[in-house]
Amino acid sequence: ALLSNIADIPTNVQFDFIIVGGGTAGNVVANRLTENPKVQVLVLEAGPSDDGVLLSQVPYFSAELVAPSQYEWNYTTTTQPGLSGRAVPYPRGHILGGSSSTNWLVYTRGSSEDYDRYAKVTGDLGWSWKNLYPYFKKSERWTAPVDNHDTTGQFTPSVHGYSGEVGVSLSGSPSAIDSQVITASSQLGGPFKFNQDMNSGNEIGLGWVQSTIKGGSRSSSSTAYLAPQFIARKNLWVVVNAQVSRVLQTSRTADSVDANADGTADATGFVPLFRSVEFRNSAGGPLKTLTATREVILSAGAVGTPHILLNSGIGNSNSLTSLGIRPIVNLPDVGENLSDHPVVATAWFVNSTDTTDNFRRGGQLLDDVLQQWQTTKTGPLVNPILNHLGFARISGSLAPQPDTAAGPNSPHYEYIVANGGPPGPTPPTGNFMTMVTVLVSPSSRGSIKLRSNNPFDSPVIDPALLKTTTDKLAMRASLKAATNFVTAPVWNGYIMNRAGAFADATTDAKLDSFIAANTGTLFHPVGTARMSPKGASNGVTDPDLRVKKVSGLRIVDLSVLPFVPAGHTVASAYVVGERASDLIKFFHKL
Ligand SMILES: Cc1cc2nc3c(=O)[nH]c(=O)nc-3n(C[C@H](O)[C@H](O)[C@H](O)COP(=O)(O)OP(=O)(O)OC[C@H]3O[C@@H](n4cnc5c(N)ncnc54)[C@H](O)[C@@H]3O)c2cc1C
Repeated sequence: ALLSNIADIPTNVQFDFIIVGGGTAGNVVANRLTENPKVQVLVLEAGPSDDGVLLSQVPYFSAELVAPSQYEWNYTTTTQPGLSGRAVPYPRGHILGGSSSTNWLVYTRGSSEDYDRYAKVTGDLGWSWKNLYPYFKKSERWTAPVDNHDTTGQFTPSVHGYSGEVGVSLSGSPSAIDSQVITASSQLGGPFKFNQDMNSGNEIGLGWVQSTIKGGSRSSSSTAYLAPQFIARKNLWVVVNAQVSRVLQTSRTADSVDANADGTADATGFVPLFRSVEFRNSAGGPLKTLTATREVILSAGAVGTPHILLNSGIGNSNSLTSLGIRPIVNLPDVGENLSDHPVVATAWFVNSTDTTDNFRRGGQLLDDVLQQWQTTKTGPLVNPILNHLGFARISGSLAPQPDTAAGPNSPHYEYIVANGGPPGPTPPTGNFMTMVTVLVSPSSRGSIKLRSNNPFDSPVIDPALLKTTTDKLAMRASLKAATNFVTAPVWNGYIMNRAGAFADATTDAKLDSFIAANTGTLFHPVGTARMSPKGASNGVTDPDLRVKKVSGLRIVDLSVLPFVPAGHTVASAYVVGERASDLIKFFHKL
């Protein structure tokens, strides 16, 4: 059932699992655990339902949801030294489906070496590419694009899953520059050489974007894993508008003793048991407490999960004490090691009127394409905001030393090509081509910290964008290399002058200033509750995602990844959810 009021949570049900956060990974676990009708699951999601939210459904509108609204946590970072002291918006989905309901739809799995590195640093081969590959397929439902165009050569069928939950599709409406982009790729080669399917584990090269789109609409962890046939399950309760403040230590009864706890026992032979959650209606009101009989699963994301842990006294004991919070478990890595992708957009005027800028300016053209989407689910709004992207390595003397990428076949940067101006307000006149550059293997590390001992205060978010000199230099090298794309002969007579502030960025020093003034986040934070080997004193969870030094508490979201994958992160969130579901079923013999 889907409940919109915490007062409606049934009082006569013993929940085996309470999942905190009905986001990308949380809903995967909710779905998989309730496949067994004997298992009772409660999901507590702070945001509202995604039902009927047009900006979430229409693929081309996906970039609009970063604006402050009820569907957003509306966070801002600390002032960023790497961005000339600016504080930048830090979007996170506050809606059922979490960031998979508000994201920009790009589906990339990253490099196989990203996952092999997780296996290496956790000492658990279960996190290797080879062992996760079946889970990528399990979560995916490859779907034909709505225009049913011939997709031969645009993707590799054997790499995909066809009977999973999340719809993944190529774009369903051609973009006017599609053929030039492919020609430019063959004319230039090198970092732009064609890659038929970057989701094979070998992601280097330029290819056609694959997006979490099905039938011309967004496919999210809510529309997929909580689809009507799943939310109808008698053993699944999903509550929206329910904000969790803390997990609480649960008093032990004979049947609650977790004999398999992996932690340090206290004098009584036990580790602290955390199977209770404290929450309230998101708009305010009295606190409620509920206890799970098996586990509490934190799936509140890379910002929300460490925030809840710290509020609960699980974190760096000294810092907690200084804020007036009673420390219960000393895990200094909670909230640390935040790793995210810095992004900068560049644009050129083009000698064309066939770009998305026209309908983006609103008016009749926008009304027309929206009506087309609403009546037939066709037209330009079925597409994400880009049609092509690619990944490449920085070569030669400019390459980061030591290498920040996960391995020799993993990229340092990503470039995105779009037939129109960058996300954000469209200038009143002109037609554009955009290239976005992303540093996908950064060395900078940031943090999530508490602002006060009020659990409903927003956390202090420092993503450390371009903090290190290595990252600043790598971003400059990446931007230069990516924007070489416009030098392909095919663009002669098409691409005109640089647009906006990028027009003045003609020297290295000016490029650096342009980057500092215009870089933001690509919204991919991970690592704030990172996994480490069983028994290791650092890290926050073991490779089975159980929180160290406690029992009853697991983390299933992207905060567990020790490094950010070199790609957009939603596919990784689905795969973490799928693997975690099997780990939990195995642990509890379900
Ligand atoms: C604007 C934006 C654009 C993006 N674009 C892309 C893209 O194009 N492609 C891509 O692959 N990735 C993209 N990402 C990243 C990707 O969507 C995320 O990495 C991924 O969805 C994270 O999954 P998660 O399960 O870790 O967290 P989330 O999906 O964020 O889920 C966390 C959930 O927990 C809830 N929550 C948090 N705190 C509490 C609390 N105290 N109580 C109750 N509930 C709580 C949140 O409301 C949310 O629903 C984007 C992200 C954003 C924000």
